[in-house]
Amino acid sequence: MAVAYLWFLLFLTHLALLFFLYVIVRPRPVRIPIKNRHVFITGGSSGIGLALAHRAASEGARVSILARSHDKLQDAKQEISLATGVDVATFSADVRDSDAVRRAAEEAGPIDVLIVNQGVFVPQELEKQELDEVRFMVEVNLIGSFNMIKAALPMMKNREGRGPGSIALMSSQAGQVGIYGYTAYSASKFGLRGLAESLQHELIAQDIHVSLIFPPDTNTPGLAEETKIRPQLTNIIAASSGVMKAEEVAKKALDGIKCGSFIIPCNFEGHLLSIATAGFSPQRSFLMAFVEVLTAGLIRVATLCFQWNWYGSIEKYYAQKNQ
Ligand SMILES: NC(=O)C1=CN([C@@H]2O[C@H](COP(=O)(O)OP(=O)(O)OC[C@H]3O[C@@H](n4cnc5c(N)ncnc54)[C@H](OP(=O)(O)O)[C@@H]3O)[C@@H](O)[C@H]2O)C=CC1
Ligand SMILES: CCCCCCCCCCCCCCCC(=O)[C@@H](N)CO
Repeated sequence: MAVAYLWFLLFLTHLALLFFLYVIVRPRPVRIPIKNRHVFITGGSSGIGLALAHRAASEGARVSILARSHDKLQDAKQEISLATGVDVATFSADVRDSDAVRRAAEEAGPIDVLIVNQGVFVPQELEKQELDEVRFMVEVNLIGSFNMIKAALPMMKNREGRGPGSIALMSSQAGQVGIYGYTAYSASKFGLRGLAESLQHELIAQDIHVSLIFPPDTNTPGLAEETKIRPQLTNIIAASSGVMKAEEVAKKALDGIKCGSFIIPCNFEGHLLSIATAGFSPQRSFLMAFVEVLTAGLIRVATLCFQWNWYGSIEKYYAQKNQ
């Protein structure tokens, strides 16, 4: 009898917590439609960006893509047109060139869903990496994202009658946890998180909703290049989260954008990683908030086990190397 009473009390406390979270989670849940809306994707000529452009087009969006290489843009345009019958607008610009990006955004017209996806990655231990390469990653991945958002915002605002808008940033699981060989890359992707958290505060009143996407290794032309030069320890640690197809990541990303999720994980490990690194980020879903609160301690134990395993690999690697 007493045991049954205790269980009931436990159940009630959880119910009360669930209700409390339901009442307080902010920002409020939102739905962001894709059909018949203008989706603008940077880095849309290859890999994850191309898969996103494909998907958005097949869901009935008006799609624009921006990247540097004119030829790759034309190939992407033709590929999407053949597969979906949608005519994608292309813009050739380097995100590091703020004037060029602004001209492209003006020409493209008001954007409903901006997906800032361009990114470069040159893995290397910092000691061996040239500062030029560090700068390259920070400038394309972080400053380039600032340039794109600044260029798109003036025409994204004043949304009356246009429905909610979205700005989604392509981070990486290496933007949630630092990893051997990714000092510069991780720094650029962690930077996006600060940008996104602050930007959501600033834009919520304008009905613009910010998302951060965190894919694991994803099969793309970019990853194929990266694999040629990636340090062995980076390979070992990144393998903790497996490899996804660009189409799978694009589906998760677009589904997350449509329900306005601030954090968008892409695979099972990604869900664990997102709970582990929930920190002070906004959470629109009271159910996810509930999971975060209840599992916080246990998930922390899991992260410490991962670190134990990773430091073990590093120790072993250097012991063998120094033999
Ligand atoms: N593949 C992976 O394993 C993972 C990737 N990511 C992230 O996903 C995003 C896409 O990666 P992925 O699809 O693999 O990359 P790809 O290398 O396959 O494609 C990158 C795209 O970005 C464009 N781009 C690169 N530099 C610039 C620039 N300076 N200005 C404008 N466009 C540029 C490229 O076109 P062009 O070269 O013609 O400019 C291309 O369209 C990146 O942000 C990456 O960090 C995250 C986790 C895992
Ligand atoms: C309880 C917690 C469990 C967590 C599991 C954690 C697994 C972390 C693995 C991180 C992999 C990072 C890959 C980066 C890919 C990338 O961005 C490059 N390919 C460049 O594009």
